[in-house]
Amino acid sequence: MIVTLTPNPSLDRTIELTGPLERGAVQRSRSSREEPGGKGVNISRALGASGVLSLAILPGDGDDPVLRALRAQNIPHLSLPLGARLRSNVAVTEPDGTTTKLNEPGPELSTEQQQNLIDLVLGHATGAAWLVLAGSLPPGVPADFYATLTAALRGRLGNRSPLVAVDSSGAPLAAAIVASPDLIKPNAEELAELTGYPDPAGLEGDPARVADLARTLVARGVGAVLATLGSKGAVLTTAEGSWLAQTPPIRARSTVGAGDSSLAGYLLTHAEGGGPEARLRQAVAHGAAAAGLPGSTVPARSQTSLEAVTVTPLAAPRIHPAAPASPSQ
Ligand SMILES: O=P(O)(O)OC[C@@]1(O)O[C@H](CO)[C@@H](O)[C@@H]1O
Repeated sequence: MIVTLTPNPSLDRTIELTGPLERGAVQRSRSSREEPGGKGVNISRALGASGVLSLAILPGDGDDPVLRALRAQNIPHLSLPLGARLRSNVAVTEPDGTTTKLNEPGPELSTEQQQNLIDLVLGHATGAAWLVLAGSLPPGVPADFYATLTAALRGRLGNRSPLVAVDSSGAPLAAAIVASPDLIKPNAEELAELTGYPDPAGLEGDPARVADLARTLVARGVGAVLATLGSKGAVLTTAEGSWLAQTPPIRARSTVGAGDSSLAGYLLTHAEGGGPEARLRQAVAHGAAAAGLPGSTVPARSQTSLEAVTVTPLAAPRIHPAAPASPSQ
């Protein structure tokens, strides 16, 4: 069983345009769709689509559209009453797959609600293989929420604690590193921000550099780094090595949820005992399949093509021996 926590879920509305997005213009859409979203919710949906048992934990009132949609899709979930409507996030997609996201901040969570959410997670994490802490934190929640929760979980469950994966960005991700999560899933921009690398734009096409940066995080106590690089594939780095996985170019329709689907592919392979290369292969196959689907739609494993993915080990950087001391003059 895999438990996901989404502290800031959303109703994802996707508007598909028939031409390029024009700022300031009135444009007609081809179609639009609404799906329950937020990163952990998407991961649970993707796991469920492949028949993997998962529990999505989130704040939200029973009559909230996000909760209603989760019930309609038969996604096992537990929610904490909030007394406020969850946010709506909008994605605008163009015919070439370019996706523009407009994300609301979400309703504030009081200190009491935060504690109740932590208690809900701690009460349902026993026996889970993974706990996935996913997405941004809503207003009122301190940046170290994921780190606090990880420490509380390990303090309470000791060696019965599930493995912890973090899929977030900015300050919550930076703070989570301190708690040594077992897995993080940054994209190139998030990896650059986390490691202070100055050129995020160039990172997607530079897997060797991605692996170098990821190794610095593994050296700081992170178990594994699954760095997703959009159309350039993904790099997995653990203490044992680094691997790059790539797919042939695909026709992207919407990139919303592609990273979440990648993480779901990784986790389901891990749960089945797959090694690092198999996990990375399924992650990239899942991400590519998700990008080809509209809106926040997530693929089932049967919609992914593992054969199209190539996985190559990346050489570890050569350690240069210290230069011989120059003779004193
Ligand atoms: O604002 P956050 O929490 O960082 O991201 C939220 C979100 O963009 O992430 C998912 C895609 O990964 C969407 O379902 C959702 O709208």
